[in-house]
Amino acid sequence: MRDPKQYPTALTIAGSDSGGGAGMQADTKTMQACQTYSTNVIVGLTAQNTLGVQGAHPVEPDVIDAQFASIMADFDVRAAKTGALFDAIRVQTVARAVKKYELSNLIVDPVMVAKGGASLLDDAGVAAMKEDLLPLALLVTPNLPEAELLAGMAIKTEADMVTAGNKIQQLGVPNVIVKGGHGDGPQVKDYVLLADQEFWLTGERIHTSSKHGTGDTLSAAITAYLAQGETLEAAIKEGHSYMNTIIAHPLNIGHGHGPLNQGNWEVQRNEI
Ligand SMILES: Nc1ncnc2c1ncn2[C@@H]1O[C@H](COP(=O)(O)OP(=O)(O)O)[C@@H](O)[C@H]1O
Ligand SMILES: Cc1ncc(COP(=O)(O)OP(=O)(O)O)c(N)n1
Repeated sequence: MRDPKQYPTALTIAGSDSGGGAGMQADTKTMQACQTYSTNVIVGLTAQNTLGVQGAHPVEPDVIDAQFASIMADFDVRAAKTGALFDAIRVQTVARAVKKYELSNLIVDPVMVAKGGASLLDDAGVAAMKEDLLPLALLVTPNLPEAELLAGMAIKTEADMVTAGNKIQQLGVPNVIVKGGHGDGPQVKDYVLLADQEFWLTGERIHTSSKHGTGDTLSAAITAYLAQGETLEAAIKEGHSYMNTIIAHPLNIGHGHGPLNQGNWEVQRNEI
């Protein structure tokens, strides 16, 4: 157990989910559970619950700038992650801030579509992400549909995941995880392509309707461990282990895609 006085600070740059399951709420809960303090730049508000996204309201770029300025004036941000960025203007606003504040430990979770099907990044936003944000990132963590869009190819097999990971790396981001949650079969396999090695992370596929926010949660956990000074490889493996644990202990909340239980995970782990 880390002494809370020793918690490092991380930053999440994301949308708010009023239902509390994904977005900055998932990030903040995850970072706290992984013993890292979370600051937040809110890029947009969603009216959202477990049934879907009822409204999306991006925040003005000057308000995004102001949040960065407040955070960077006070906190020693060791690692950061992005989530829903909505459109090209917000992607570029975030990219400018990443450069200005020299945020080198940056994880991009290229959130495009919520589980219920609502778009959280428009087409121009995808182009801006490829052009302006990915070359600034240390790691990008697409799910299968996001990897298909970023790589410009269909993904049907594990070999396709490898090819897509390599194509995404060529966009200028040195490390890539192609997440396999949207596949099928008894195991979930995530393909990890690092600058100097590649490997697969495998977990039992849990059959549950409580999977809202899984991508946010994985990337936030990796960010938290990076902020603590772990190597990228160790942070990814610890983040994956955290994810495997909490997805096996679902909550029973809402009437649709239910949230994960990011908290109390040491207790959950000991129950496995
Ligand atoms: N049913 C599942 N059982 C176990 N792990 C899962 C399951 N679904 C997703 N995961 C894990 O959760 C993480 C997020 O994966 P994924 O669902 O593909 O991303 P996203 O939420 O961005 O769509 C990955 O590490 C993946 O292996
Ligand atoms: C505000 C907001 N941000 C991100 C998401 C999508 O999060 P993700 O972790 O990809 O989870 P799913 O929605 O796919 O379960 C969101 N819905 N809202």
